[in-house]
Amino acid sequence: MTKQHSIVIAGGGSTYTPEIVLMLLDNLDKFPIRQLKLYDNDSERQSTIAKACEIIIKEQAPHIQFVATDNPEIGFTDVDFVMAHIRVGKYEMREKDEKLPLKYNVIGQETCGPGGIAYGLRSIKGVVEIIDYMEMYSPNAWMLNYSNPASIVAEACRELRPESRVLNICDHPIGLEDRMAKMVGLDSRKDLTIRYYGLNHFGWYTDVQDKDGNDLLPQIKSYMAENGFNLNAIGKETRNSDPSWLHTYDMAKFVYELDPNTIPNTYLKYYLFPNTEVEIADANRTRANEVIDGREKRVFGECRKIVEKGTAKETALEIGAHATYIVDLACALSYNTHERMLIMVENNGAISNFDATAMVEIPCLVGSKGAEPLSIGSVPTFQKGLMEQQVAVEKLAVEAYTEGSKQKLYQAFALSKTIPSADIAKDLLDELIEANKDYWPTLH
Ligand SMILES: NC(=O)c1ccc[n+]([C@@H]2O[C@H](COP(=O)([O-])OP(=O)(O)OC[C@H]3O[C@@H](n4cnc5c(N)ncnc54)[C@H](O)[C@@H]3O)[C@@H](O)[C@H]2O)c1
Ligand SMILES: O=P(O)(O)OC[C@H]1O[C@H](O[C@H]2[C@H](O)[C@@H](O)[C@@H](O)O[C@@H]2CO)[C@H](O)[C@@H](O)[C@@H]1O
Ligand SMILES: [Mn+2]
Repeated sequence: MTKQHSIVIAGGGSTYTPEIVLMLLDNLDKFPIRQLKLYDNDSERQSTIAKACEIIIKEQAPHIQFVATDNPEIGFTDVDFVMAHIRVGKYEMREKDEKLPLKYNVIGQETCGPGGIAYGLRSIKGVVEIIDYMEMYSPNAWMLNYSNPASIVAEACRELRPESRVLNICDHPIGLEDRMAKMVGLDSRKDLTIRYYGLNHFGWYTDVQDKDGNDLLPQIKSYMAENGFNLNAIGKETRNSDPSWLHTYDMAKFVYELDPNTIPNTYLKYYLFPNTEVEIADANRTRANEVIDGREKRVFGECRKIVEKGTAKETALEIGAHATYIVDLACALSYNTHERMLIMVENNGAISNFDATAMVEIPCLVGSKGAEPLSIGSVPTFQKGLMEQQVAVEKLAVEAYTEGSKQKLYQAFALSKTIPSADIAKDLLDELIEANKDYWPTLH
């Protein structure tokens, strides 16, 4: 009989939980489930999502045992997969990550620059705690981790839990791949085979082919040169794209100009055009506010509606690309499919002229033993230079956390390409230490 899986979603109160639940329900034929649990350390936040998910599951798959808990033993016992997307400090702290740097004319961003480092030092403890719960209560399980900032979290996993069955992943490349597919008239990322390398939110596509092996890069490049990743020119921009994301897709055109041989990840704009990003930012209303007023209101509002009506039959909640990727990954692990997927793994020679201990985001074959990286070869000087600087920042941030070293965090800030000088790094660091005092380890 086909294996019936048991899953816990850690960070059950996340805005992404309903779409992952809907996606899992949509795939029961290929990925059967017997038990689905939500775990969160904020049971009040989780309860709104959990009550709605319970109704959705009762309507679509009543055989699935549903559990929502803030008790780690209940949450992590008897599971095959931990799907984790926690946000330590929630949107309240994201707002500070984004707004405090802007006071110094430095970019304020969830995963890049000083805001990303601040978030990293909050996330490490929460993510490691979840790994430990998994290993204590379900030692054979896999943790599929979306919790950000994924680059710093991945480095912390490598450093602190090197033997653990954790795969750190990001949904951004698949969103970009869907966009590239549309540029060439294909339906989805699944119609493409890609080569890509870099760090998380810091990488480049070097090859994009269709399933017959035709080279799609020339067509994608000429589209990128005019439009970046914005799909308005072909009438395919999604209705859900907020203005800030549209600006990001537009900016990709200028990032692309720096190396017209590759297609860049959009997050590189924060490192290559920090002045433009600071100029257009509104220090009183950042992306955190857009998300609080947008996705969070929408998802929690829909969940409340489901609970009031007692049915999810007419819900506006939808499955997104974010959910498809994590479910594909669970299938690859469970059924040993060797599907080719981008995963954050220890470099270990895959990029031949780059730090063997760096956590890089590269194509891997995923099977029941985990992720087997493909060989990338050597990367050009431009990318290598940027990656070496950025990986050093990420490693210093993790060392600052493990050693409680303010000095190393100061070095991480001063080294970040997003911070123009060490005196700014010092003042900003002091503000962030104060803002994060309930979350960071004590730094000496
Ligand atoms: N890797 C990626 O590409 C990717 C894509 C999208 C979202 N994300 C990440 O997913 C996470 C969730 O995003 P969101 O916008 O839905 O956030 P959210 O604030 O809506 O949800 C996060 C949940 O995590 C819970 N949480 C915080 N600390 C916890 C802990 N120690 N243990 C258990 N639960 C804890 C919170 O209570 C909250 O309910 C974030 O880290 C976000 O950056 C990553
Ligand atoms: O500002 P947010 O919270 O909306 O998004 C931040 C996240 O952005 C990326 O995820 C995108 C994804 O790339 C896109 O395809 C679509 O699914 O929307 C997601 C955001 O909602 C990024 O990969 C994440 O790491 C960020 O957390
Ligand atoms: Mn990401």
